Amino acid sequence: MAGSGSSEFDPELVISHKFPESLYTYTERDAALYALGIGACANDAIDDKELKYVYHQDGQQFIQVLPTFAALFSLGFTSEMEQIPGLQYDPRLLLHGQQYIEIYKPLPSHGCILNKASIAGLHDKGKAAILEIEIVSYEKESGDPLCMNRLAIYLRGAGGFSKSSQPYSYSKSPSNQSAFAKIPKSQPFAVFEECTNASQALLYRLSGDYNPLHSDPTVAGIAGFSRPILHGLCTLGYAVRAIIKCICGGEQNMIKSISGRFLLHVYPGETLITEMWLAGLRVIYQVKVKERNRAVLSGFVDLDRLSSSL
Ligand SMILES: CCCCCCC[C@@H](O)CC(=O)SCCNC(=O)CCNC(=O)[C@H](O)C(C)(C)COP(=O)(O)OP(=O)(O)OC[C@H]1O[C@@H](n2cnc3c(N)ncnc32)[C@H](O)[C@@H]1OP(=O)(O)O
Repeated sequence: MAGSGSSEFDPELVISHKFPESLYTYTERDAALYALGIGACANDAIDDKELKYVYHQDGQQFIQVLPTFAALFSLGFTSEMEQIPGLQYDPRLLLHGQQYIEIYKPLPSHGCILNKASIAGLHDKGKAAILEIEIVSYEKESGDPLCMNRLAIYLRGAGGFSKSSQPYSYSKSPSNQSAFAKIPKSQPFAVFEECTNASQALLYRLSGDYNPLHSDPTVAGIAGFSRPILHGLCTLGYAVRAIIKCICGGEQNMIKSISGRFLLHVYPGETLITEMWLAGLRVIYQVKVKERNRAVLSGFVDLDRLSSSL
């Protein structure tokens, strides 16, 4: 069990926790490695909409950064979670539940980022606890806000801590940022199919999420899976890349916010089908695994304008 202090789950202690500010530094190499990790250029090494994420003829400082790269700024908090007083959970049973990202400014090709994090929610679901963490990231030098991440972490086996008959639920998030998106009954506006590689999680983990659930067969077995599973943020990266390709005409900076709920695990090597519906400036999307015909991720992406190519 992870958690410090007493061995009792204490929700009030959890939500009053204050994280220290932290720095996250990245280079063009990290941005390019991340792009490869979420499948950019995997099928076409000279893809005219994606080569810019990994190479620029005038030098690496000119490469473009995918908006979902912003999610990596939150990864350092995995180890911080183990220090939260009053939080009791088994790290091997942790799953990524949801991710919400707001982008305030295009991400630079390299940077030093100052992260300010807080507990944004805590819910007792009986069989599980859901912990929400919000991280606002600033460019250290200018002080400009760059992005915000809010993640929901699903802690299997950690629920049942409520002291009253009402299940404990605390949230400071506005409800319009919920990852829930009603999937339209109509035909999708666009569909994009892509195969992940059998070694996808082994490549993606080099972007900083070294959770052994994605690489170690024994750990994956303890967590209830037949083999290591793909990182949720890798699947999200595939989905948003599909939206940039099919709806944004390859222009990644049209994306203002991204929301996603992980519905089911993905095994590396499976084929992802991203279905997209346009509703004004909102793209509602759903990702299915072709081999099992199961929805694994759904959510929405808000754009600041529509592409002239539509
Ligand atoms: C600090 C930095 C941390 C970094 C974190 C990232 C670390 C990574 O290394 C870890 C990963 O990437 S794990 C891989 C990605 N995630 C997954 O594969 C999970 C997929 N989802 C599932 O398996 C199930 O939905 C499952 C198991 C999540 C839920 O299924 P069920 O148990 O069947 O739940 P259900 O009975 O349907 O619902 C119970 C209550 O929980 C809410 N809920 C369900 N799914 C949720 C989800 N994905 N996110 C948030 N909340 C969720 C339901 O709404 C329900 O609540 P209520 O009863 O109030 O409606």
